[in-house]
Amino acid sequence: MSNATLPRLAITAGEPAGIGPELLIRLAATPLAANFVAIADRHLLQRAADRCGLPVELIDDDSKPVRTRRPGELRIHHLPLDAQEVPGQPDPCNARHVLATLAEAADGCMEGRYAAVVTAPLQKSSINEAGIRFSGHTEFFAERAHAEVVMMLASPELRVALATTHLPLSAVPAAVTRATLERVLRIVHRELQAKFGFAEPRIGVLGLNPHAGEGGHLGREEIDTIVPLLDTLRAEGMQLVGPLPADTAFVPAQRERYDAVLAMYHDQALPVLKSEAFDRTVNLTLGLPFIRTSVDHGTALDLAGTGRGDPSSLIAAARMALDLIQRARGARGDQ
Ligand SMILES: NC(=O)C1=CN([C@@H]2O[C@H](COP(=O)(O)OP(=O)(O)OC[C@H]3O[C@@H](n4cnc5c(N)ncnc54)[C@H](O)[C@@H]3O)[C@@H](O)[C@H]2O)C=CC1
Ligand SMILES: NCC(=O)COP(=O)(O)O
Repeated sequence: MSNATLPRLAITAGEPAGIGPELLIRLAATPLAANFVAIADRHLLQRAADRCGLPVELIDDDSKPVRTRRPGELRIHHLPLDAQEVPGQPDPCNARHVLATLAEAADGCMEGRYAAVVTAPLQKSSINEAGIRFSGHTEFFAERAHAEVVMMLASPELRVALATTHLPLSAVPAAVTRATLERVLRIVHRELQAKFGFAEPRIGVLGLNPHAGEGGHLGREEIDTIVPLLDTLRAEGMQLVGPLPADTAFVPAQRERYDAVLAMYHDQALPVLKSEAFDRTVNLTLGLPFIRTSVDHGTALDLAGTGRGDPSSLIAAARMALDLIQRARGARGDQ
């Protein structure tokens, strides 16, 4: 048996009334070699375990190194709910609790108390209904860490980064600026090297408009913004393919040309990933000073409380966090 300490993964439970707490219990039931530290309300997790019919051993986290973990064993950094959850019915009274779990996870990663954070889904609308402007974990962690970040969703077969994330479709064209695209492409390029091991990453860049603008007849963003930027970055040595028409960018022959795709907006590429690999896709944040992975789905309020939510994406997110920790340790020359 190895004498090494298990990596401490902070796991946030997300929306208390969603499927997150139940998925967290299912994650803890796996034999994955990690010290899972749930940042959540202890009683919420016990109720979730009861609903799933899974035995769980909740242990107060004392920050001590852990060398083995039995399936079902879960350490807890207890943060109390403000209102007891009703599955399927998010309560804005718990918005501050949810944000406190994210803050503890981010601060703990930056202070070296956790090796990474894995997040279960939260209900963005409920936080906004509490009067707190909130668009997602990605933006919250970026602000907390004072970092410029990019959202990427990755399955074993496809990686997709997003130039814009949580904004209305009507606001997308104005947000697709040269400065934004350059910042995003530089982060994606750097992180494909650091996190995925591509020495010279090839990035496929989607157009914004149908047929990538059809030579200017279906929109000018490609001609005015995207092509000149790609030319500049290619001159620096970046391998960039595109702008590609989004409707055919994901066919097998095109996929062979790139290691990741940059999509211009959320729904341009995520349906491709979710329809072919819903259970294997992980959301990760590029550019943070710590490792953050997450599920590819939302709170599934229709399933909350039934114990029937599929934990595959959360388990894949934990596995990816462990792989990224391993890679980072290797790069630093740690044992
Ligand atoms: N990482 C996060 O915190 C994310 C949060 N959300 C938030 O979740 C909330 C609900 O979003 P929706 O668009 O309704 O998407 P959703 O992913 O919650 O649900 C869409 C459909 O997929 C099903 N589904 C989702 N996850 C599942 C799982 N693990 N197992 C089985 N079925 C599953 C649901 O039952 C539902 O029928 C919103 O507030 C959204 O902002 C959405 C995506 C990611
Ligand atoms: N569709 C991805 C999503 O909504 C998750 O966003 P985030 O909360 O991880 O920023």
